[in-house]
Amino acid sequence: SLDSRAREVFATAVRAVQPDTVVRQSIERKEDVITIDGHKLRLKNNLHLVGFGKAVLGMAAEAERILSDHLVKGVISVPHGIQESLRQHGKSSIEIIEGAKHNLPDGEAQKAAEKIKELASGLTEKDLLLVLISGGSALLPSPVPPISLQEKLDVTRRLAGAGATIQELNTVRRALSLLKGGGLAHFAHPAQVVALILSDVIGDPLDLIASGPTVQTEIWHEEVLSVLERYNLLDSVPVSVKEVLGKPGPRWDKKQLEGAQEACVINAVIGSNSIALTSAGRRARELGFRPVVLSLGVSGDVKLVSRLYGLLAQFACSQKEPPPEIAAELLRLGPDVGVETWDLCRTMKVLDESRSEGWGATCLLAGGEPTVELKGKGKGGRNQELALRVAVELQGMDLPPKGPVFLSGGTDGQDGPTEAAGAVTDAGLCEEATTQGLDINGFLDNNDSFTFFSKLSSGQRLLVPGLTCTNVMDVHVLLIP
Ligand SMILES: Nc1ncnc2c1ncn2[C@@H]1O[C@H](COP(=O)(O)OP(=O)(O)OP(=O)(O)O)[C@@H](O)[C@H]1O
Ligand SMILES: O=C(O)[C@H](O)CO
Repeated sequence: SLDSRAREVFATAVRAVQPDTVVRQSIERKEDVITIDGHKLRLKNNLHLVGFGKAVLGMAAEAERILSDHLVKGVISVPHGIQESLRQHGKSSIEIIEGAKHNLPDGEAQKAAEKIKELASGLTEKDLLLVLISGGSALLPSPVPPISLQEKLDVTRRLAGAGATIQELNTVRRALSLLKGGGLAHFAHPAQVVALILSDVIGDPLDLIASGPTVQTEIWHEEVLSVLERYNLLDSVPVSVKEVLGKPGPRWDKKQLEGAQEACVINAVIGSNSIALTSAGRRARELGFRPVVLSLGVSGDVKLVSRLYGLLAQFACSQKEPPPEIAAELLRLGPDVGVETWDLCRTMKVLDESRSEGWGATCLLAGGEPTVELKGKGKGGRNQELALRVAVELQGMDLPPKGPVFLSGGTDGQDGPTEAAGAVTDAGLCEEATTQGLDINGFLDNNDSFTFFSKLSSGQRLLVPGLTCTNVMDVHVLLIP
């Protein structure tokens, strides 16, 4: 069925960015020489390892499998409750610290950050520091004194609550941290630093993923203050934060700064949404679809994003030339949902060809991270809410009986605070819900998409891969028969 093929395409996307796979592909070892991103590095029992983020446990296990004979010591900071799975790998030189409950920095994460800083600070020019990153700002808190952890947490939580983007959030985090914005690389100087990065930010910006601990970044205090001002937080931030932001000059002392200038750092993105979608596209082709990637940067409110997919489905499924109003609305919508005009035009051209030249079925793929305006108290996530809203958009459109089918899933396997990664929907969903006495609008108003999908047909439309141990944002699949 289309449903199972959509799930298969999603599973392939997730498989392509499994932490062990991406680490294996990124490290080429010949005896005592490793090649990473084109750089040759010699191992002399001088390898140290640190890491932080959701996927780091699997990345570390694979790095240790490949390099254990040269590995001296390691410390990784990982989310609570995911350690069980590494136990099977046997003896390890890597210390694992679980922290950041609910993705918020806490004492445990701070302890991990302190140990990582200590490990990095003790390295010499003979050493090699492998840094494994998959997001993880919350797992590496190291507030600039005199800011306390609680004060830093308070600022980031209020910013996130006010709707700040990850770019804005991490711009502020960088300025208040000793390890972010290149800090970790500074402390590791004069060692050679190699960071392997699994990207969870649109566009893979090195300085923002996990707030760029290995990317030397100039901190502009005016920029940070303007973010705080934008969210009306400037007057209420703690005195310590004002003090740090009021102080011109670098966050490190002079000696550390000299090192920073010469820091020897290689940053390599080894897994991303783009890699996941490329693999998904290949699988879609095997399953009989013509793949087309719409965009890697879908963002904005799920209401607008669902409209985008509804219009694209309508455009693709028109019997004759689609009315020009559809293309016009799509182009108007583009900037609000992070999709470039060029990408929309390219995609519409492919859909046009599929219809007029009989190319057959199409698999439209996209990635990114839309947002939900939380108003209700229900249980749900942005992927499930998007999938539900797309079904509402498709309702009543003049569509072929079997399709299109839409899937939205978080590649980490967890959509918001729910057990599902997302859901699979189609135009028939609304009737199905009505027959089962479920009022879609009621669930949507209460942000209760998980409860809705759990009740609908015994949860058959939910996408439940379990925790996938990786994270490259969300994947959207629209199958057009
Ligand atoms: N009831 C709900 N309905 C819809 N969305 C929700 C609900 N509760 C939380 N969310 C959304 O879930 C997101 C947080 O969940 P999650 O932990 O999956 O995301 P994240 O940490 O931003 O992403 P990542 O998957 O990159 O770690 C937020 O975008 C929030 O708005
Ligand atoms: O931890 C973070 O900063 C986010 O996941 C982005 O990388």
